[in-house]
Amino acid sequence: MSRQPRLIAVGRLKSGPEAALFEQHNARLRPPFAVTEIPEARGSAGEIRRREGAALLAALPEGGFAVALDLGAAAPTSEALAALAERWDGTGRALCFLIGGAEGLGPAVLDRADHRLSLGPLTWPHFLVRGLLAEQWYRVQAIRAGHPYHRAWRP
Ligand SMILES: C[S@@+](CC[C@H](N)C(=O)[O-])C[C@H]1O[C@@H](n2cnc3c(N)ncnc32)[C@H](O)[C@@H]1O
Repeated sequence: MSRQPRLIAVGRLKSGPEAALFEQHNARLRPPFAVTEIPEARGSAGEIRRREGAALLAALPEGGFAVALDLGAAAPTSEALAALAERWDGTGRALCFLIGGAEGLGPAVLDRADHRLSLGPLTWPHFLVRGLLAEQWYRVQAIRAGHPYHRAWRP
């Protein structure tokens, strides 16, 4: 997991509890996420999804491996996510996670995505999703390294 993953997200995250949650976990990542923020768009819900989607796709590096955070997708276990991470590493492509805004990700982004990842069926605020993803990515690194941060025991 040597290449720096990217996090391309809608919205400007100001200082506060959500930013602190993200920073706390991102600082533990080796390497940490490089964050690109996309301004929130205006208009109808459909226009917002289209405009923000175009900006998200424009921020994707050419050939980037796009993982769209999509609550309608399948939610893996942390161990399954670690296995996916290994597979994604093997592609040699720049790994980019895409997080939508309040109106969600539009079809252009979902169609372009190489993988659609859910963190579970609950809808989370997009600024909180950054922290949740950073924690899970740290957990994935711990699973892959055999680090005791992740305790796999289940009853
Ligand atoms: C407030 S949610 C958008 C809700 C929108 N109605 C939808 O269905 O996508 C903002 C963004 O956070 C991310 N998100 C929220 N909950 C999520 C979950 N459970 N799993 C994965 N991503 C999630 C998605 O990228 C989403 O576009």
